[in-house]
Amino acid sequence: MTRPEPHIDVRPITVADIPDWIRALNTGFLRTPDVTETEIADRASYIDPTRTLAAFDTGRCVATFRSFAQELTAVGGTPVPADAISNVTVTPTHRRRGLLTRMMTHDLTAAKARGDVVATLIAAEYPIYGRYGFGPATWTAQWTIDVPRTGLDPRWSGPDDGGRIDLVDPADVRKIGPELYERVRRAQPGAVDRDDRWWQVQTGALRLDRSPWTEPFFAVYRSADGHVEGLVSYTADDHWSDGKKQPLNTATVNWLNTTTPAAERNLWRYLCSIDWIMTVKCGWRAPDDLLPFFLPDPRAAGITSQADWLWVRILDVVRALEARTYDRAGTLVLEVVDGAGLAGGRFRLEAAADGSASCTPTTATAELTLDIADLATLWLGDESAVRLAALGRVREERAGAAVVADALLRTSRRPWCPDVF
Ligand SMILES: CC(=O)SCCNC(=O)CCNC(=O)[C@H](O)C(C)(C)COP(=O)(O)OP(=O)(O)OC[C@H]1O[C@@H](n2cnc3c(N)ncnc32)[C@H](O)[C@@H]1OP(=O)(O)O
Repeated sequence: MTRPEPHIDVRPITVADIPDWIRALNTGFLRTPDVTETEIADRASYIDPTRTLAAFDTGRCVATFRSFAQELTAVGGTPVPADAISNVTVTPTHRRRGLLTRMMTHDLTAAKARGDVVATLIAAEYPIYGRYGFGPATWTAQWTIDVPRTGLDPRWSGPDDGGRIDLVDPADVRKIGPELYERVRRAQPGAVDRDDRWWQVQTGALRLDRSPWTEPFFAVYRSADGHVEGLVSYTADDHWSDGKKQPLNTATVNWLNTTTPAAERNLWRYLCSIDWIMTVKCGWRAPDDLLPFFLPDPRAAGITSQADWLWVRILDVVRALEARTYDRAGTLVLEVVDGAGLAGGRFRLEAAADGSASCTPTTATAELTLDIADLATLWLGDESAVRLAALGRVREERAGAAVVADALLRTSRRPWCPDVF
């Protein structure tokens, strides 16, 4: 049960606190708590102490929390400023005393004051963040491909559409990857930006103590006119049946990012064509990924996991709803309930035929009442208001309002966040 403990100091850290903060972070994530000089130098190079929170009890760091500036792509491709939250831990001796609530309140209040449109995070466990106004806004799925079952022609030796696939080295990935991914994420609702450090870690230019570096293979797909349209990072194991009779190797995709279905099809085809590879593990994909349907027998790709992924907390309803596009014209009056008092109110959403919308505070009668967390779940277009009404999570004040909400908010493809942060 939560009890107030004013003697526990919750505050932004100073540079001198970084080693203690890392030790508490490791403890909260059940990693060995030891802290190396390399880790201190690495963390100090990118964390912003003013946005890195900690709780201290009699001088010992017992909770951690960090946020950073991020861009999240809204439906239609406009990036909105997001308060990305990560590294949330409370030491087991201090759990359920309200420390997360204190750190979250501090951070969300600052994000609202800064003008961020949303806050984002990847939730370790489902029950943690709904109480703070976060709703699951994108989902993810993992497939495992049984290569011999795919029905693909084993004689394939490369793209048959004029494009080509080449293996490239880490330095090449640092050159072509960031520009490719900028195009990917701007076309993908739910995607977030990647910084330079992300590419350095993924290509071994920056090596972390806790994740020993194994160089993956990188393959790039270029279209017939020479444009880079896709890049995949994957590893392979070395596994054979008894007596070396048959190779049973598995290729594991770290990430595969493409700007066209042709690149997507050819890179999956390539992975399924590598001699010795009998299984392809596809990594974290969109829940409606095209992957199974690139295979003559889609049943060769079995879903091995499916889960909520990016959680969103709307901090500014007007800017969030005006940032995205709409497939049809329509009007809806929403009563948005926000227990934390950060973003609630009654709003009139008016979508125009050109895809733009205006959202204005109103005193008109509400047609749909919903919590700020459920608005986040609907905002990126993934969930259905009709389904949430059936679950009792949104309330129709006018019959049929949930159907109107679906017509306005739902999208033909599901949103997807390719990254974890
Ligand atoms: C974005 C990320 O970094 S995700 C990583 C999150 N971190 C972890 O999972 C590491 C292990 N867990 C922890 O460190 C902690 O348990 C935390 C951070 C999840 C929660 O911290 P606490 O300080 O215990 O949370 P706090 O006391 O503020 O709890 C607030 C409320 O949430 C509830 N709650 C907190 N964590 C959980 C949970 N894992 N499951 C269910 N309910 C929870 C509490 O019971 C409390 O409910 P109440 O208001 O009805 O009393």
